[in-house]
Amino acid sequence: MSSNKSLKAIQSAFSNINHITYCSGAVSLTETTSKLYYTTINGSEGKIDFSKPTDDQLAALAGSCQKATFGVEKQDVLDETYRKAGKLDATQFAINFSPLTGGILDTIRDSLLGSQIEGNSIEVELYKLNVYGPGSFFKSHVDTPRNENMFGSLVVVLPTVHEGGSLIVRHAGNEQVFDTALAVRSDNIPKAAFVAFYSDVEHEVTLVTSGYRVTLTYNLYLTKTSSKPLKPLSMTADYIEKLKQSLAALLADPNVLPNGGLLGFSLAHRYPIDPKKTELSNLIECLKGSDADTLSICKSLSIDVSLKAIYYPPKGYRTGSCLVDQFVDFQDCLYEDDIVEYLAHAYNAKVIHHKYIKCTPIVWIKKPAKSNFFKTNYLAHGNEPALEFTYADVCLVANIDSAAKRNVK
Ligand SMILES: O=C(O)CCC(=O)C(=O)O
Ligand SMILES: [Fe+2]
Repeated sequence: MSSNKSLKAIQSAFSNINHITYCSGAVSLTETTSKLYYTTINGSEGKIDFSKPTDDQLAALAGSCQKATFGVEKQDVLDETYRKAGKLDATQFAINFSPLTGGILDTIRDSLLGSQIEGNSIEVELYKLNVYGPGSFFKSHVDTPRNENMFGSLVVVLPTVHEGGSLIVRHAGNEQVFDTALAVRSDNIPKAAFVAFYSDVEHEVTLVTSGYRVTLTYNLYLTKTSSKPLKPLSMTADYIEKLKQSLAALLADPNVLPNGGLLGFSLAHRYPIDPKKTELSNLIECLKGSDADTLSICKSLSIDVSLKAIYYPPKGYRTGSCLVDQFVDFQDCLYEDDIVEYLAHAYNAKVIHHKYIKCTPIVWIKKPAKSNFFKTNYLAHGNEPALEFTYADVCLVANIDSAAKRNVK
């Protein structure tokens, strides 16, 4: 390709980048997050439950609002031909809803921040509550940045029955219309809709033709985390490097797990585990401190690592232990006596200790310390049915290839 052609190609590639400038979604409200408390016009306390707001309650909220202004060159201007809406400042209301609800902040981080988040964190500032009654609107504008760290705005539309009031966002010739009235419509669980966009995105609220549209607005800031970047969590970078090197050296030794096997790391922290509800695969996202560091050290060496439940049979039964990818509900355990045998068959458990079953070799880098020990009951089928307990712990387990596959001799 000539250099001219390759320049054209790269220019075209750059002009075709699909810039993401906003993200949106809906989240369910709960009994806790749906209640708003506010100061009424006469100074008393008002309350609305957004799981079932009545027209009278919404009219009272609208009646307690001041007229919303907007910024023109550092001045707050009231002009109802440009913006017609009511507002409450953040000091005049309280709501348990937060952008952490339903992972809104995670969506913003993933969609709008990407690599900038390294060493930074998102700060969210509740800014205003706005009520758009019939005849209200907000013409096209960009939000006034509060400081240089502000990267965007978040609008949350609370569930009320209304028509109109769509939010239109425009950027670089692209336009997207969010029918937020439709997004909050729900027959059962009340839903709030959200739209977050970069500060340079022009947006407007179309005319509300009936009902009350109630929104919370937030300013989004990117702030340098004062201490070290989020990772590593518990150790110095030098120490992490040392661990990495020693782990690599271990695996470079052909005598270590020559035919492949497992490396085990018991957890340093406790985690809230309900074996009936907790998904082991989700728990990996919540690892704290050195547990998270251990995970990232393994990953950086391309070691396949995951959390496993390690099950031990009850005392007095055959000894043994095995590793399972999930927490087990022993409802249909039909095996007599031997939990390990049952788990190997029914859950494809890796047996690591047993008198009769072939075991997968495991090298414990940190021995099981019962840091997340719990017990689960099951109905044992012995001579007489009896309620027994099996014991379990959680640990990080890495799959290690054979020495030949690791290319070490
Ligand atoms: O309510 C909305 O959807 C957007 C409101 C808005 O743009 C603002 O308050 O600056
Ligand atoms: Fe705005």
